[in-house]
Amino acid sequence: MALMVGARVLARNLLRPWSRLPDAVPGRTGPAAGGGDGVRCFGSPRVLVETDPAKGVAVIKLKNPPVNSLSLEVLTEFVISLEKLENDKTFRGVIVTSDCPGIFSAGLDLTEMCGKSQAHYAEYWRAVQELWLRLYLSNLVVIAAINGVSPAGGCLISLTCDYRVLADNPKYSIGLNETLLGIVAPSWFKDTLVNTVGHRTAERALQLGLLFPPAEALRVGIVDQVVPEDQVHSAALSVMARWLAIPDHARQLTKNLMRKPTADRLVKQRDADIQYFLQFISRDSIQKSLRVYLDKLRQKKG
Ligand SMILES: CC/C=C\C/C=C\CCCC/C=C/C(=O)SCCNC(=O)CCNC(=O)[C@H](O)C(C)(C)COP(=O)(O)OP(=O)(O)OC[C@H]1O[C@@H](n2cnc3c(N)ncnc32)[C@H](O)[C@@H]1OP(=O)(O)O
Repeated sequence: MALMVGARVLARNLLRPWSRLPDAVPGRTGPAAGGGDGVRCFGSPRVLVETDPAKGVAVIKLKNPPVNSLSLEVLTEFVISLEKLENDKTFRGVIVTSDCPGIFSAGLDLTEMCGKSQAHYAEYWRAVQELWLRLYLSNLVVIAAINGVSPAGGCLISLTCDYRVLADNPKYSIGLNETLLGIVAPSWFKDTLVNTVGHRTAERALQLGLLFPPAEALRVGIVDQVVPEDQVHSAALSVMARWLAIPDHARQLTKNLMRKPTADRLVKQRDADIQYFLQFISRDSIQKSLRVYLDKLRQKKG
């Protein structure tokens, strides 16, 4: 039942005409992400989309302060924005970045996984799955311009992209640090990392919950390029131009060849994966770990 409610909510959101989204900011024009006139903006307050139709490129900026945590709303709005871009043949590429200074994304929203109902957990996890599937199999060239720290789910978002550019700032570490929270990165998080850095590096990184600073991130291959902070966006645009020089059909079929087997593993057992998540996240010991971790984050200030 819970799963059906979750699916219905997501389906309703996905099918809702864009212009009727409660938070939509349609047709606003703004300064060009890549320079030049004709840039149009749409999206929602938490997921801004700047489009440059002449270049065929869009920029998705996550804006969920203070830390760009991936709440249910962010996940849903992100999927809707992606779908809109995928369905508009004007666009061939998208850059994913952050509008929160110093933070790409703090990952999954811990408050969505702590002290909530089973129905809520199921709805949330289906939304996490949906975003991963959409990003991982996107026909668009997807480039991450990582302009801040990027733990766990934040790292996962960038791992689904075709290429990762990271700003060279020692504070901007990246990795799947779930074990440090006393939780476990699910198998498809693990697969995404293995497909990027190889088995041994992934195993070590996952067990130790490693967060790599830029130079090390580049060395292990969890990012493809490290550039000075003020050049992240221009570097992402240059990389985009190179990837867009390849004929779409050939690149897309090749991407599909590389990624579909991994995605299919989740698609075939989506409901079982949700049930597994429900069992895991509802355990007293896991809820306790999450509460302790959240309390530590909150007390940091005091
Ligand atoms: C099939 C499945 C089977 C098994 C697996 C089952 C289960 C689970 C797997 C789930 C996978 C999980 C993935 C995740 O992404 S978990 C999230 C991991 N994220 C982190 O560890 C990052 C935590 N945050 C930080 O380290 C810092 O906040 C950060 C990002 C470095 C920024 O630091 P700073 O600028 O100093 O900001 P603060 O720490 O003061 O934070 C401000 C404010 O935000 C709150 N907050 C931070 N991170 C999160 C978060 N991820 N979710 C929710 N809220 C967050 C923090 O508590 C502060 O709140 P306050 O109320 O005090 O303002």
